[in-house]
Amino acid sequence: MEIIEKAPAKINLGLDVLYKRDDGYHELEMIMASVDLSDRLIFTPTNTNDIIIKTDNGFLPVDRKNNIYQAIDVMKKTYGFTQGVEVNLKKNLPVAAGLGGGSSDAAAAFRGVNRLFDIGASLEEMAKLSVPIGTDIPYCLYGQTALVTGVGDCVKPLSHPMPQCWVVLVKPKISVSTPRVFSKIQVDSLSHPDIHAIYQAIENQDYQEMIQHLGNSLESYTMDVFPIVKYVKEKMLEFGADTAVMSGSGPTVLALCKKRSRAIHVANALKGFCDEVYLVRTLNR
Ligand SMILES: C[C@](O)(CO)[C@H](O)COP(=O)(O)OP(=O)(O)OC[C@H]1O[C@@H](n2ccc(N)nc2=O)[C@H](O)[C@@H]1O
Ligand SMILES: Nc1ncnc2c1ncn2[C@@H]1O[C@H](COP(=O)(O)OP(=O)(O)OP(=O)(O)O)[C@@H](O)[C@H]1O
Repeated sequence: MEIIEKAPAKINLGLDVLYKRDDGYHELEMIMASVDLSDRLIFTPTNTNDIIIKTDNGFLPVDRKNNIYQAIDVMKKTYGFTQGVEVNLKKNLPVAAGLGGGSSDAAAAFRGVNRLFDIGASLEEMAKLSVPIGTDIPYCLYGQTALVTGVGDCVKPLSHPMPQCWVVLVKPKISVSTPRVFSKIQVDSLSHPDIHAIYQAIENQDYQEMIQHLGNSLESYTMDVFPIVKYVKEKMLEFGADTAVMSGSGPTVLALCKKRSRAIHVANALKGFCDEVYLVRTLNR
């Protein structure tokens, strides 16, 4: 028996950093959605009690450093199953990109072993277990357009998906360390996108209103350190994107386009500047 789970990329339509907490983490307010670009995970039970990870991406760790390993390990310890599992990961998402690839893989691993061994854990239970592994995992478990608060642990799905559109993802050839970004930002000097306005626009299914308000508090820091990120955003707007914003801590920049022809134009134009360009759809959820 084998089980397949998709692990889609997440995008931050809005990311506001409110303040630094006493535990060193940052209190956030975000609007998150998912797009149709996914890793694929295949889960097979084994006769040993080991967690074995195989992947076509030679740069990823396959030991307990991998988020998939940590997710299965905590499920084993919490729900007391001993059977081993082999996971085959087909990696399609860029790594350390701001698209939550490792988090989405971990969420798929929680869902995968929950189904494979018929554990019956709820999304809420798995979300709680997931936070120490990665703060994007609770959102990825729900996988629906959501208002996400706290450190990423409070997920409130919206009653509507983000309005359907085309999304161009462009990842410059640099890796951005999320811990480093959070340790370097000066919270007092950050910009604050209007998260409530994005929320309302989505609930009203008002695309034009939504695109006025996209924003990311972390964008200015990453752009200062890596000017290519700013350049990519400027080029997207110059080639006709309806709007563009950095995702997560970067470096991927996403452009939204209502018209398919416009999105194709933006994607093709950006291929002249970056190798990693993806033209995808929003997921209707
Ligand atoms: C920037 C986002 O991608 C937005 O969606 C996420 O908040 C980051 O999620 P992630 O990559 O899963 O990051 P994690 O592994 O949870 O956190 C990495 C590091 O970022 C910092 N961090 C993370 C989340 C948060 N709310 N405040 C923080 O200060 C912490 O130093 C943490 O050790
Ligand atoms: N399954 C996995 N897929 C990708 N990276 C993983 C995985 N497990 C562990 N990692 C490690 O996590 C680090 C961050 O990778 P990831 O792709 O999750 O970052 P990201 O897209 O920036 O996430 P975020 O948007 O949450 O900041 C990498 O350095 C990688 O070695």
